[in-house]
Amino acid sequence: MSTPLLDISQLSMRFGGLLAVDGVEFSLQSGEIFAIIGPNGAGKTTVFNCISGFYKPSTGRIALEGRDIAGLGSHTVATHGLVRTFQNVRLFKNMTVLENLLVAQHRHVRAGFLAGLFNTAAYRRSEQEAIDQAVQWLDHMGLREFANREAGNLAYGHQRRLEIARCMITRPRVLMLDEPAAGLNPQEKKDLQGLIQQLRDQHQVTVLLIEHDMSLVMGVSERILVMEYGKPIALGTPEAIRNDARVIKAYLGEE
Ligand SMILES: Nc1ncnc2c1ncn2[C@@H]1O[C@H](COP(=O)(O)OP(=O)(O)OP(=O)(O)O)[C@@H](O)[C@H]1O
Repeated sequence: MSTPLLDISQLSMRFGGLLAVDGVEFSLQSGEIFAIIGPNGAGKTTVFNCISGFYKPSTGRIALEGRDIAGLGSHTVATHGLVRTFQNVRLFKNMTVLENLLVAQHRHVRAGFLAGLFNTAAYRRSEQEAIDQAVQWLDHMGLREFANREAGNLAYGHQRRLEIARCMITRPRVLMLDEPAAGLNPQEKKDLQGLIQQLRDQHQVTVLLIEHDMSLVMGVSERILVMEYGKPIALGTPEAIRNDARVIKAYLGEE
């Protein structure tokens, strides 16, 4: 197997007396779709927060293409190509849909502050490129007709798609989705599965997701890590996870 794109080893996170994450290890191959599941409070979101730079782990190594990114902070981690969505959608709700995608690109716009101040040709060109990119992603996500609407006024399912577009427009290596199916109706969940596969196939992004919806998890993931009480208890294909006695007892048995 080739060198993993993302390699997590001996990850632990302590909150006072609580060991919320305890010795989690897994690695992602480039282009893989990988899910983390487990009962409420198992530590999934805490793992996400450590990987995406929101928390500095108590111990452990998080290597992206061999470089340790643990504790670097979310903005720096994003510049290294690892971006995420949130359990509760986070958008600039008072900005339009299009503006949300323009803001997301600011670090990609090549012309600098002075060029902007003097409205140079280079600045106008890079601004136009950013608009073109945004429109392409709106088309891709079926959101073009809402371009000038305030993001906060979109239907929930559309807000979720916009949040994914806002991540994708930065051309990430790793896209982390925190419960992307939460609040979606059955048709939207089905569409989401197709979208995740399409993003991987057409944009070569590696996908790491946390999800409670078993049909989405089993349908889209190539490998699954199961956590319970902060610890990894199983890692394998959907088929292996479905038949793992410990997993059935810890998690699927609850359903
Ligand atoms: N910032 C924090 N400070 C203190 N305790 C925390 C903090 N964040 C999470 N915890 C605790 O760590 C444990 C793991 O929480 P976490 O949110 O990671 O679980 P989860 O698997 O994502 O759960 P869910 O599926 O409900 O989102 C829980 O007991 C939680 O109360």
